[in-house]
Amino acid sequence: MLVLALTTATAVICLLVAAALNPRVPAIRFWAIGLTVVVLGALLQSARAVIPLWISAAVITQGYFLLWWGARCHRLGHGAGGFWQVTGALLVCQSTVFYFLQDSLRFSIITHSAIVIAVAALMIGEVVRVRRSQRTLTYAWCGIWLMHGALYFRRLLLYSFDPLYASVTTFEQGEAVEALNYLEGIVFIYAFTMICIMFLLRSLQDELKTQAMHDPLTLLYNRRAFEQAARQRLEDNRHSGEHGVLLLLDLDEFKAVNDNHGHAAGDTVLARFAEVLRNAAREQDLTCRFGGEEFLLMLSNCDMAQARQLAERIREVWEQQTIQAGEPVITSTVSIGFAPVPADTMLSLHELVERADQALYQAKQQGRNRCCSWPLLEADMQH
Ligand SMILES: Nc1nc2c(ncn2[C@@H]2O[C@H](COP(=O)(O)OP(=O)(O)OP(=O)(O)O)[C@@H](O)[C@H]2O)c(=O)[nH]1
Repeated sequence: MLVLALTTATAVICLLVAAALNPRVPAIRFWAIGLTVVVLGALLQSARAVIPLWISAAVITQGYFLLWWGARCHRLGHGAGGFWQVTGALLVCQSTVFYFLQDSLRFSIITHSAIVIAVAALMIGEVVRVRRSQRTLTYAWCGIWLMHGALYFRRLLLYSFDPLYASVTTFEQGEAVEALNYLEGIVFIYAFTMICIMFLLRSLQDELKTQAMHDPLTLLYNRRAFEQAARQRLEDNRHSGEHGVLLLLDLDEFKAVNDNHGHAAGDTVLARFAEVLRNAAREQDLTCRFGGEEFLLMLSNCDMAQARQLAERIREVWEQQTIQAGEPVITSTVSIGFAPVPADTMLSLHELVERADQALYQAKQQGRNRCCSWPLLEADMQH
């Protein structure tokens, strides 16, 4: 018991400190609070002479719920909505159930065990669905929850069918034969805390990586990340034989937007354009803020006719946008130059961008708010 108490206290302190140091990671907060609530429930349970068992059972179950909510946040990568509604409903339901079951200690234990088994299944279900999870950590997580669920399943079976347990009337009678559960409790809490902290480190690492790869204003790839991804794409296209198209997009007279409406309004315009670009791109396309008010879009598996259609669509959608960033509303236009990226091209990314830039220059020369391709078409020249 003493070892279990010490392990639990250390685990709770570790998780609470980790949660306090990382307030932007909701999962660790729920895990820390959840484990604290479970421990609080266990303490209430040990004071059962004065505190009814149905209260401690409800508190422990609520703690498990918080642990599950943490796993949910971990899967989503951010906080999950509806927390207070679910908490309230659950608190009322479980308090009612345990209150009516308090006359039967055996059924309270069976119900509690069934809840823990369900939570174990939910915990596993959440983490195996994390898209960018680390395999070793996922296996470890599933392992400890399987072990925990299995122990409670054993407990559920014992109290349901074993005459020795079926006849218990006081908690002490059952407790005396639950040494295995205490032992597992020590291993479980220790391993659970370690894995939670490793998940936390992992998500911080992912956040740093995302920050290093993306432009903070538009959340598109920054130049460095784009160049890396685009070079890989050129390599892939060479093997798969897929053709692509590179678009260079530049907002027109953007300096005037800044001069007339202020730099903050200019930022809003850039962020909105990035949204338009993101909506136009497919999942396999690469979008990037190339610098200032210049953007790149690398289309995969696409010919020049399709690229022109897409470029025209982006241009038209953007032209019709009205951006509310103070008074009056802002409208803007974009010029687009695009160049083919043949599967067998021996050109470097830099040279391909150069071609798209020549087409963009042509679009600017022609009066802006238009799309031009490389090599320059007669139609573009006459516009
Ligand atoms: N608000 C804001 N402005 C930026 C940012 N980065 C670059 N700019 C501004 O973008 C403007 C680009 O101006 P220019 O290169 O002269 O181009 P332009 O006015 O768009 O003219 P054309 O490209 O010829 O149509 C400059 O005034 C920069 O200060 C940014 O992150 N936020």
